Amino acid sequence: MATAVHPASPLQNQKVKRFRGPGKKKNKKKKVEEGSAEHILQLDVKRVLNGKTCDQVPYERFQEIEVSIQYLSSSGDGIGLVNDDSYAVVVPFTLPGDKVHAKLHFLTETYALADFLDVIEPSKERDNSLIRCKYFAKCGGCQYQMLEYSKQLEQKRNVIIKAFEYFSHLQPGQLCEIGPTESSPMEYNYRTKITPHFDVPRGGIPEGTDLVIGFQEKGRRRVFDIEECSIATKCINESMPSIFAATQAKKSEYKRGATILLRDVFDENNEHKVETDHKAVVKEVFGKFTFKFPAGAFFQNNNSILPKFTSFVHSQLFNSFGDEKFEAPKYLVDAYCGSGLFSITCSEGFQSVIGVEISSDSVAYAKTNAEANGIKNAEYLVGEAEKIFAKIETPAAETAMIIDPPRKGCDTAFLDQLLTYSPARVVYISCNVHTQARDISYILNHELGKDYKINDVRGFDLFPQSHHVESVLTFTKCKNEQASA
Ligand SMILES: C[S@@+](CC[C@H](N)C(=O)[O-])C[C@H]1O[C@@H](n2cnc3c(N)ncnc32)[C@H](O)[C@@H]1O
Repeated sequence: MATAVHPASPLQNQKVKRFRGPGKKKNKKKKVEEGSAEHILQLDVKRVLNGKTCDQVPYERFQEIEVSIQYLSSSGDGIGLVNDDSYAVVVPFTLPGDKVHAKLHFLTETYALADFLDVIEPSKERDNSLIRCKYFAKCGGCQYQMLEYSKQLEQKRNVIIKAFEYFSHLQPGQLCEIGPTESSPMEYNYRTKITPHFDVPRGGIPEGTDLVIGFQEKGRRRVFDIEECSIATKCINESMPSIFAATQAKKSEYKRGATILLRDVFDENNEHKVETDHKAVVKEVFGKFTFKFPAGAFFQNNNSILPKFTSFVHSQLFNSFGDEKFEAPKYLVDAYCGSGLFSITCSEGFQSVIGVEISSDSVAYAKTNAEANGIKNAEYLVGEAEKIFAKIETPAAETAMIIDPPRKGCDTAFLDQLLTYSPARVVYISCNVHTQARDISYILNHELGKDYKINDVRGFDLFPQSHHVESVLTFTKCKNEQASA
């Protein structure tokens, strides 16, 4: 199916000009995907330049400069303004208040990307003693380790605020205050799935050399070796040496690079073990719930926050938000249901639950997971999310909906049908707050969506130490007089 176009998008088909420095190849133009990291960085740069421009790019590629960092981008990189505040320099692993050495490696008309070299004067927010990973600033992930955890949560709230500024065209009063970001019980060793990889040069691995197994180096196309990962679970770290050794033992068999799956799961005695076979059926347990799914399939990767996260979503479905006329919904629809995480953990209190999911494998697991968790009122169907509307028989005024799409958000076919059906309450969960903000803007600014009101928006920190944030947004169809009040 063709990707639907969102009229609300502020930067569709934006092109970026690359400057490789004088005398180099002619500038290439590249289409920037909406909501991508590059797109968000362009919006961040535009925001901090505040209308200022420069006639000429003030630096050359590979130049080393000193720069004072003033802002933090939504992807967690520091931004400093130079050339009379008319040009931005983006330096990873830095914080506002840091003065650093940086080496420029990619220049555009408005900003340069730089490698972080060293700190000249540290920000008062920087506490390097907090850094636990020995690959910090080499690995591309976990760039907030030098920032105290409560400040990481504040920064994630700022990312949500900016996402609504960039992507939603809401009138004052249409958006509520963004709530505090909910913390993860585990700040390290929480991640239940990692996927290190290796490359194989043409012609295979040379005699006497080993595979380099690990993660991609920040700003480079090469992989570096890892012996541990500070955010991965203890069990994954304990298993890593033997799993990597087994891969090295058959290195001559690899004709091309590959990714290794390490997923921390529960065995039949509910002890942790690591699964590497994508197709193996694995078990995840939290609170009173048990889920089974293929090890390579999507499942939320931070087990420690799942009880808090799923019970929050459940409570949002029934929250009156102080409205005395609010009537609790009786029916639940879970669009993009995966292997049933929300339809199962949130089923209590509903007469019936229906889930839809594009992957037939996931639907098969959602059905068995519902049964295994004693859920008798759930049914599931395979198909694109909009297919659910032809199947729903429950009255819209008594139906609540959970939406949890992939990073690209919902397409307009789905949003249009949601607007036509018009459920009483929607909880929209997203790992990309930018596409979430765009979608909610589409709904609230649509003729059929004018009676919806946003009740609550807040982040959940499923990814401590990294810039990522999961956003949960609740909106409700109000009686006319309430919506317009
Ligand atoms: C972010 S995951 C959420 C899954 C589930 N809610 C969970 O938390 O485990 C998004 C899910 O949407 C499914 N999906 C992607 N595009 C879809 C579409 N057009 N219609 C229905 N499901 C889709 C994916 O297969 C994936 O399972």
